[in-house]
Order: sequence, then C-alpha cells, then structure tokens
Amino acid sequence: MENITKICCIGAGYVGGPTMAMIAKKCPHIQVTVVDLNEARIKAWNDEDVNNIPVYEPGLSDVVAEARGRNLFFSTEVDKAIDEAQMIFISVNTPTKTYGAGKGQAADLKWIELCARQIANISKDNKIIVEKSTLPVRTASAIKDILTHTGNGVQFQILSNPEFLAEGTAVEDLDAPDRVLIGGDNTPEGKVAVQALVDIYANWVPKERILTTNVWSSELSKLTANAFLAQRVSSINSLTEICEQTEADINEVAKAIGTDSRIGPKFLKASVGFGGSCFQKDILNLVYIARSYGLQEVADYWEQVIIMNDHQKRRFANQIIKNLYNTVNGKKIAFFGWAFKKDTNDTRESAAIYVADHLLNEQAHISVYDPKVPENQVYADLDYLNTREAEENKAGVQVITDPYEACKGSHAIAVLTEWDEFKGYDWQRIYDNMLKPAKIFDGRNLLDADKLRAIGFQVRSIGTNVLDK
Ligand SMILES: NC(=O)c1ccc[n+]([C@@H]2O[C@H](COP(=O)([O-])OP(=O)(O)OC[C@H]3O[C@@H](n4cnc5c(N)ncnc54)[C@H](O)[C@@H]3O)[C@@H](O)[C@H]2O)c1
Ligand SMILES: O=c1ccn([C@@H]2O[C@H](COP(=O)(O)OP(=O)(O)O[C@H]3O[C@H](CO)[C@@H](O)[C@H](O)[C@H]3O)[C@@H](O)[C@H]2O)c(=O)[nH]1
Repeated sequence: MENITKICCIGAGYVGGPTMAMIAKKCPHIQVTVVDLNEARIKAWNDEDVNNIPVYEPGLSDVVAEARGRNLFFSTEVDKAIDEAQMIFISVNTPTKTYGAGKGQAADLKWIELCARQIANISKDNKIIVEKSTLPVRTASAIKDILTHTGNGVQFQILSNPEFLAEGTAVEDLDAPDRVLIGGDNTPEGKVAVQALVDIYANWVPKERILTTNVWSSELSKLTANAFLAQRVSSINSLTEICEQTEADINEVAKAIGTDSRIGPKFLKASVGFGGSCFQKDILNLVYIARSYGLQEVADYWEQVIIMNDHQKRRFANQIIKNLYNTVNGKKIAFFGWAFKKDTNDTRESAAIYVADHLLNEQAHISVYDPKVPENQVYADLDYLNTREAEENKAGVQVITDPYEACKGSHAIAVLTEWDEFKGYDWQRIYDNMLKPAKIFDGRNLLDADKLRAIGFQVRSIGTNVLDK
C-alpha cells in the first residue's frame, strides 16, 4: 500500500475526537476526517469558538485549534469520508447490552457491525480498518466476515489498536503514551498494514513504545488492562472498610504498599468507587467472555471487582444516612462533584449518580455543584436509572453553579469528585452558612480534615477511622 495520506475516523466521541486531533497535529501530511451521525456533536467540534468543543480535556482545544481546518476535519458525511480514506478507524461506542442474550454484561456490538456494513458497502478500493473501540476478543473475525461477504471484492486488513488514554489526561496520554498497541495478521498483507499504522505513530512515539502483537492478544490486552486497573481500585477500597474499623489509615497503607516497586504507587487512591464509561463495561465483558467459554471461576474472580465497587458506593451513601441520625428525609445534602473524576465533564457511571439515587430513595434533598457538568446532564443521569419519575428527580435535586450557594443551609457536604478547586475554597465561609453540626463526607480523601475540624466541621474521610468529634 502507498503511504497513508487520508484517514477517516467513525465516531467523534471522547476517543475519536482527541485521538484524531493528536494524529492530525503530529502528522500535518495526513488529512484526518472525523465523522459522526450525531449532527450536534459535529457542529460543536466545528464551533468557531474552540472552547466549545464537546469534550472537555485540559489542552485539547489548543490541539484542535492548531489542526482544525488545516488537516483535521469534522463532518457528518460518513460515506464520503469512508470512500476517500485509505485507513479507517472505528471509534464508536460499545456499551454494555441492555437487552437480550448477554444483557447487563456483553458488549453491544450493534454500532460496530453497522460501521462494518457501511464500509463494505461504500469501499471501492483496498482499505485498512482499525479497531479503536474497545472490543471483545475475536471481534476482528466478525468484522472481517462482514467485510468480505458484503463488500465489493476489495481487500481489507483489520488491525486492533486499542486506546489507553484516560479522561482528564487525554492530551498528555496521547502525546506521550506508555505504549501504543497494534495487533494485526501475521500474513505479508497483515504485516504491511501493521507497518502503515506503526509509521503514523512513529511520527511522535518512540519506536520501542510501539508494540505489535497478533490481533487477539491486542483485543484481549485492552480488556485486561482495564480489569487490572479497576481491580487495584477495588482492592484498596475493600481495605477502607477494614481501616475504618481498626484505626489504620488507608492513605498510610496505600503509601506503605505502593513503595514496593513490585506493587507501585499508582491507582491506589481510595474512593467512593470507580466510575467512567470503561471499567465496569469492560470487566463485565471479560466476565461474559469467560462464562461463554465455561470458565466459571475466572468469571467469578473478575466479577468480584464490580461487586466490591457497587458495595463501596452503597456503603458511602449508607454512612451519610447513619451519620445524619439515620434519616436524611427532607435534609439538604450538598454534592461537591458529579463527574466520574476530576478534569472531565464526563459523568458516565459516576459514583455520584448512584450515591444520589440511594439518598433520594431516603427522601434527601440534594444540591449539586460540579465545575464542568451542566444541569441537564445531572437530570439525564438520574432519569436514565429509571428509579423514579423525572419530576421527582427534578424535585429532589437542584443543580447550582455557585459552590457556596450549593451548601448554604445544608446539613452535610459529600465530596464525590476530586476537583482541585474544592481544596481552595473559603471553608470558614462555608461552615458559617451551614446547619450545625456541619458534616463533611469526603469520598475522595481530598480535603485537609484536620483544618476542617479546627473550623468546627465533623469530617469523615473514607478509609480513616477518625470518628466524628
Ligand atoms: N472514553 C474513554 O476514555 C475511552 C478510552 C479508551 C477506549 N474507549 C473505547 O472507545 C470507544 C468509544 O468510546 P467513546 O467514549 O469515544 O464513546 P462516545 O459515545 O463518546 O462516542 C462514540 C460516537 O460514535 C458515534 N457513532 C456510533 N455509531 C456510529 C455510526 N454508525 N456512524 C457514525 N458515528 C457513529 C456516536 O454518535 C458517538 O458520537 C468505546 O469502545 C470505548 O470503550 C473509551
Ligand atoms: O487510584 C484510583 C484511580 C482511579 N480511581 C477512579 O477510577 C475511575 C477511572 O479512572 P481512570 O482510569 O483514571 O479514568 P478513565 O478515563 O476511566 O480511564 C480508564 O479507562 C479508559 C477507557 O478504557 C482507559 O483507556 C484508561 O487507560 C483507563 O485508565 C475514576 O472514577 C477514578 O476516580 C480511583 O478511585 N482510585
């Protein structure tokens, strides 16, 4: 195949947008077109004011501003972009199935299949198809089957190139990835395709960080990486409960074990539970795959990571209720943070949603402040759970754009997201405007509990047993 000069990416979401923007920035000689069926999303990517792009990531608007209109384009003309491209990335959503066989566990590959059929239908010359979405191991064979049986007789090579960026640090992760993983067929044509993709990344990623494997190892490595990361969070979170009973401090324990170079210090931060669109979905997918091969013990092992995470979210909500004298009925509880982690506007599977749902069942009034999440998103997240009528969610939850207003007259503040700005607030002012005793439930161990106690707050930080004074 000749040098790649035209790339298309189907899916302009949290992955497609940032990854393609980075490729366009680093490879001015390649024309990159990102397409999506969602017109509003494409419109936002093309917004004159680059600060209005639909994904909030530190540094992303600069990357987009540099390349957009030069060699980076966002469009709804999917067929045209497919037709013109030599290499097509598929970066569409692959959520957990909500119906039928595998409901609640398997990945829903409906959108992947639609892409494959559309590519087959449109393509008039040979193309390289790159799986960027996270997919169950062996999906490439299904894509190949569709392409070869419904296509126009042109040749397709299918590569797996999973994305490892984390939200909130997408730009730095893409700029300097720990590794880029590319899986391809071990045939002469497969090797040429792998090399074509290696050559693109080699424009900025050191060669030793570009790993090539067979397709199946690459597909499975993505699910495995997320399972290992989430397992660390559930492991440390499981210990928060022991700490709270024993006067051990989870921060000290995490530091003590993390200095062992075999364990390492990262991903040992205790929390109210992990969220995000990936961890739960990908582990459930792994569990489903294991079960479908009859590997019961393997499935049970990984499922426990999710069970522990659900427990942690519920436990946090129950602690609030217990500590507020076993009733939150009619009490105002301020939520600091709604996003699933700091520095993102993404709320998918955020622990805050589940904690709020639990407290709403107990008739609490919740006022939410998050620096990046808009009001309609908070309601959409709660409505999606279908626990109660939309009007009841509206009645029980207020979204407030000023943090000081959000906690005025409240019984308690719950910290759900680790936004840096929370640390710098005027906590005396907050204290003065709250009902007493003023309580803080720090689900992220973010705030300086001693300083807050000196002001007069009662503070419970997750995984520390300093009980209310
Ligand atoms: N979000 C992350 O941080 C992250 C990181 C690594 C991998 N992943 C994986 O990447 C994939 C995409 O995730 P995301 O967070 O970007 O999802 P997303 O929902 O933000 O974006 C997917 C986009 O694909 C579009 N789309 C779906 N079908 C289409 C079609 N047939 N034609 C054109 N557009 C179509 C949707 O309209 C949507 O805008 C998933 O498999 C996910 O697991 C996500
Ligand atoms: O020590 C930790 C680390 C993370 N978390 C929580 O875990 C969740 C996930 O965080 P993170 O992994 O940083 O963000 P994601 O954007 O979900 O990224 C994960 O999922 C992506 C999608 O597959 C992968 O590409 C990334 O490599 C992988 O880190 C968030 O709720 C975090 O608050 C903790 O509670 N404690």
